[in-house]
Parts: sequence; structure tokens; C-alpha cells
Amino acid sequence: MTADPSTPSAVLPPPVALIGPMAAGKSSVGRRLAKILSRDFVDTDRRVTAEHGPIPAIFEQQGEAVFRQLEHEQVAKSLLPGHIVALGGGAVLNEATRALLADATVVLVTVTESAVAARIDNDRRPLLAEGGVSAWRRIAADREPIYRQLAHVEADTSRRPIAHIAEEVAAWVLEHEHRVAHGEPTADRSSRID
Ligand SMILES: Nc1ncnc2c1ncn2[C@@H]1O[C@H](COP(=O)(O)OP(=O)(O)OP(=O)(O)O)[C@@H](O)[C@H]1O
Ligand SMILES: O=C(O)C1=C[C@@H](O)[C@@H](O)[C@H](O)C1
Ligand SMILES: [Mg+2]
Repeated sequence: MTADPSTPSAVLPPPVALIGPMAAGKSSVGRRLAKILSRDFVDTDRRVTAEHGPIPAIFEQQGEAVFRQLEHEQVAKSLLPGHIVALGGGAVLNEATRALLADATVVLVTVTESAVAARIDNDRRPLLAEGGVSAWRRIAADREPIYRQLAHVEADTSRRPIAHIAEEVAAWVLEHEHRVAHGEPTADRSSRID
């Protein structure tokens, strides 16, 4: 039987989405993961910025709700079979975005509070502009149940270089896709890489 070239998505794996708190390493791990797996990479924060300008200006001039809608539009355009997509930290707050993630392999990228402190010094993220690490802690804790509900696996970036973490996530993704493709049971949602 020959493959039908008009339905390429039939042979491509589901999109891989990276979610998680601000500065956890979604973009860094995602970019590396895409290289390892030879897949296309999209960073939705970058797409929003490219189309609508800097994120702090969107928050300031139009408010968070408008940003969430613009972000959702970029997630919807990016979550395609065969793609690796790093979402913004708060993208999962949007119900329509959460619904899209039901068809993706979802990697929760995490970081400890002590490791994140150095990463959010002089931060450009509008939600951390005032409160620094304590704002990060509060926002991460508020969102944690949503992240956990959506994730198939968690990868923590606090202790090891991105390259190592991305290699392990890549191996996990290939194994997961193999199981799904063969109708085998997948690992439970508390799988962890760190
Ligand atoms: N394992 C790691 N070791 C050291 N630094 C790291 C590690 N992972 C990420 N970083 C650094 O942390 C910073 C934030 O990473 P990154 O931008 O990938 O996070 P993010 O989750 O995409 O954040 P955002 O909320 O902006 O989308 C970057 O400067 C990155 O180089
Ligand atoms: O966690 C958040 O709410 C955000 C995270 C960043 O990735 C950006 O999407 C923006 O700064 C908002
Ligand atoms: Mg990012």
C-alpha cells in the first residue's frame, strides 16, 4: 500500500507542547529537542512578538486578556503534527488553549525557586516586573494544578544542563509515540526527568 501524499499528517507524530512556569526552560529545552528530533520548532512568545510587538507593551496598552487571546491564536497556528511548540508560561490559563493541548504530547518543564532566582534577575516579563521571585512563586503555585493536569511528563531544569535534559526528553517522547502508535499503555502522568 502506498502512502497518500495528500495526508502527510497521518504519518507525522502529534505535536509536542512544552508548558510550565516562567523561566523554567521551555524555550531552551524545546529548541534543543527540535534539533535532536529534526522537527520544526515554534516559540509562541516569539510569534506573538513578531506579529504584535513586545509583550510588555501589549500588557501595558491592551491588558493581559488581549495578550491571552493573541497567544491562543499563535498556539492554534503552531500546534501541528510534527512540531515542537514552547508555550508562554500563562498560555494554559486560556480554556481554548487547554482544549488544543488534548491532542498534543505535553511536557511540563519545571525549575526550583532557588534555581530560578538567577534567571529572573532584571526581568522583562511583565508579571514579574514588580514582585521578582515572590511573584514567580505565587504565580507558579497558582498554576501548578493546571500544569499537572495537562502534562504527560515532567522535566526539571534546575540541576543539569539543557542539552542533557533535552536528550532525555527526546528519548521519552520517542518511546511515548511508539507506545501510542502501537496501542500500548503509556507511562503514567507522574513520569519525571531531572
Ligand atoms: N538547565 C539550565 N541550566 C541553566 N540555565 C538554564 C537552564 N534552563 C534554562 N536556563 C536559562 O534560563 C533562562 C530562561 O530559560 P527559557 O527562556 O528557556 O525559559 P522559558 O520557560 O521559555 O521562559 P518564558 O516564561 O519566558 O517562556 C534562559 O536564560 C536559559 O538560558
Ligand atoms: O507566565 C506568564 O504569564 C507569561 C510568561 C511569558 O512566557 C510570556 O508569555 C508573558 O510574559 C506572560
Ligand atoms: Mg519561553
